[in-house]
Amino acid sequence: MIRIRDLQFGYGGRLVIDCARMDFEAQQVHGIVGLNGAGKSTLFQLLTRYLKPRQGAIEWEGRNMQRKDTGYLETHNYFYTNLTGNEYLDIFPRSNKDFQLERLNELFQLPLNEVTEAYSTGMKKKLALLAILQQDRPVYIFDEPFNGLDLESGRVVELMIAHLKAKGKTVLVSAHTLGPLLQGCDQVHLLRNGVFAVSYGRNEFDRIERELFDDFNRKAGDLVRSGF
Ligand SMILES: Nc1ncnc2c1ncn2[C@@H]1O[C@H](COP(=O)(O)OP(=O)(O)OP(=O)(O)O)[C@@H](O)[C@H]1O
Repeated sequence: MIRIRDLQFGYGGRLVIDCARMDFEAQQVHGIVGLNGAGKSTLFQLLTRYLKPRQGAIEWEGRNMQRKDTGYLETHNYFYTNLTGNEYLDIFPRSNKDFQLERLNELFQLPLNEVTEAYSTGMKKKLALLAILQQDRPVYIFDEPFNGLDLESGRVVELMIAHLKAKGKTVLVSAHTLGPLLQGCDQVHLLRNGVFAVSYGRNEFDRIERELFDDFNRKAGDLVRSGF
């Protein structure tokens, strides 16, 4: 289990994460949703120890969570533009014994012998994803993995998340559209201004859209009716 207690983080004087208590059950897929700026990426950077909290504890299976516990797909990845895709993958340990690069790349169709400078945004995302998947970690954190991917590749990511769960991994994933999350998650957690507001189990997913968008839909409806 990932256990968060009294976690606070801020930029300057502004508190961005304020999480008194949150548990992410192990071997489950957890979706994190929230508006732009809600704190999803900041939370992930705290979990992966890229950021240091102002206070609080993050534990994995009863001990302090460490960076090596997680495979982390960032929203934006960094590439040395003059490295080929294969050379980029060589930077990372290949500790996942099940990893089958050639078969995965039959689906992703990346030109792995070409320099990454020639890759599109979606191709870079797929390459970064391969680099994460080739590493064996107990926890995988995917920040907006579907952004920039074509429909087929998005489907591959959904399948990979299901496969990681079947292998007993714990997965946290954020997205800007609910579809892929509702498909693959065991629970969806709503982050609002750095605070976990509500968690939904699979049998409550039909409530999410209604509760997330009711107020917004009403305002948007009023606006459309009055013209803009
Ligand atoms: N380096 C930074 N310096 C100052 N403020 C920051 C910095 N990074 C993020 N923030 C602020 O922290 C808050 C949370 O940002 P974060 O990127 O975690 O949100 P998010 O939920 O991932 O948003 P999005 O859905 O747009 O990716 C926002 O108000 C943002 O402006």
